[in-house]
Amino acid sequence: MIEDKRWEKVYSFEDSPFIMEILTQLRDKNTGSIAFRKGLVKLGRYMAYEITKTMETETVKVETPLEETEGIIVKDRRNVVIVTVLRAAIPLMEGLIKVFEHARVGIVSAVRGKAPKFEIEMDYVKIPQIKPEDTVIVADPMIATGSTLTKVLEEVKKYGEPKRTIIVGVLAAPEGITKIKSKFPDVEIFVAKIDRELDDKGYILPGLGDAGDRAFGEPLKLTTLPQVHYIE
Ligand SMILES: O=P(O)(O)OC[C@H]1O[C@H](OP(=O)(O)OP(=O)(O)O)[C@H](O)[C@@H]1O
Ligand SMILES: O=c1cc[nH]c(=O)[nH]1
Ligand SMILES: [Mg+2]
Repeated sequence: MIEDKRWEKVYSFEDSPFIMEILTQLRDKNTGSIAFRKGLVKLGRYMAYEITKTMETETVKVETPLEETEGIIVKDRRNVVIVTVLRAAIPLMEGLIKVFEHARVGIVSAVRGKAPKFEIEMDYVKIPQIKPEDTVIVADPMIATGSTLTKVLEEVKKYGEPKRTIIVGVLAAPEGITKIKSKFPDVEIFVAKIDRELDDKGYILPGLGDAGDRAFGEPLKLTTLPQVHYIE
């Protein structure tokens, strides 16, 4: 992993060829939703594995069938809260939880409104109590304007003060990272790659498109259908 010198505690995995290959497949417009979801699960798993390298470990004694020796446990792995931001983080969380299998899980919904305000609607929030020994991992594949994660982090703060708060994503735009960092300087950000910029609709360039739609299909907006009248 590489620390990006533009901010503090912001890391990408551009030095990992395998993570970059999975990202390349996610970017490809010809990748369908099955492979897209699988790619997100894989990224969650491999990024989680990389993040364990930054976690506190403890030396333990272990008895092999032949003799006693020393081993380690990754202590912090046992105290993880994963906060999943609907929809697109669902497959990412599935990957993260393969490494952080003890994790307690919070789920929040966040719908981003249109440019230029990008107001966030957050109707559903279920987050467990956060304890001082916890590492909170907020999972959301896309950090675009940063509006969603800023709102999510404001909410998460109400549930307790953890040891560390980490964002795990796939792609980030510099604008989004700067926004989050200006409000939450101590938050650590781990993404596969930091992309160039945002377009005027708030999409990341070159990006991968709409992560939620690519993973799950485009939702139907009922307001665009003709009104149905029921007669009693
Ligand atoms: O940094 P921001 O500008 O706030 O944008 C990022 C958000 O946009 C996407 O969610 P979206 O609102 O499209 O919901 P979805 O996952 O249900 O598609 C993505 O998963 C992030 O949550
Ligand atoms: O590029 C983007 C920006 C926001 N949300 C996405 O899914 N993709
Ligand atoms: Mg979306």
